Amino acid sequence: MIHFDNVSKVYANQNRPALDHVSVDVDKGEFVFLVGPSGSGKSTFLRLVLKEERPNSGAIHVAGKDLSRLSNFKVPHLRRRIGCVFQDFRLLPNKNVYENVAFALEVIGKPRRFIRKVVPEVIELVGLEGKAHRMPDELSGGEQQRVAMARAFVNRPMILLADEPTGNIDPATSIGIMKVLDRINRTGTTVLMATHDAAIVDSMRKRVVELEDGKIVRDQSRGVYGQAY
Ligand SMILES: Nc1ncnc2c1ncn2[C@@H]1O[C@H](COP(=O)(O)OP(=O)(O)OP(=O)(O)O)[C@@H](O)[C@H]1O
Repeated sequence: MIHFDNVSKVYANQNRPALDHVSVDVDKGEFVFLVGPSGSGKSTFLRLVLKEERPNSGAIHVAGKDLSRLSNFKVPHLRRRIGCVFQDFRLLPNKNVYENVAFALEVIGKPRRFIRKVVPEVIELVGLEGKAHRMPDELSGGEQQRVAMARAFVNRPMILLADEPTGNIDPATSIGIMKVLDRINRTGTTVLMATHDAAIVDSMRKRVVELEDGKIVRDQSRGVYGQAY
């Protein structure tokens, strides 16, 4: 589903590569934690999957597509098939829960009838039934992240990228967030999560890919977080 072959990325004005000859395969339906110290290249990896950045060398395939051959006008189509969740939720503050989730479908032109059917289903999947009419500022951080996950998942993406999704959430609430990510993963969506959250990684026992200075230094199935960063 995600295939990196000897990928290196050096940002302009940087002499050190953000990713240094990275090769990794993530299969359809896998759940992978991306760990490593700050600046080790985790976000760069996620940005390359979305084609927000281009590698300086190496090849990247996402869902069978060679990203170097994907023309610019096809990039939005790729991104539609990849849901994203971030540390800071990024909800639309003037839209309620329902509208935030529905908006993700409206912008890609889905019919109203379809939207009215699937949005409540996904709101229930993330555990927010009964809160569809709340505004983001009437929700806890954990609830806001559930809305963000519903919005990322409502279009049934092949891949869900999560960049520090529990970074702004207390440990008890984070467990609920991870249950939702696990539920999404069980529908067949490949989940790739960059994190510094050792407790979460240790409790889930999923595959762990560890980066250090842009290099993969560990790739372990049913892994743990490893040393403290
Ligand atoms: N847009 C950019 N321009 C220049 N350098 C960048 C840019 N984005 C990241 N970098 C550099 O690339 C390296 C990897 O950064 P990246 O954000 O991928 O790390 P990270 O592992 O996600 O870190 P964190 O855990 O702090 O989010 C760092 O040295 C960083 O300073």
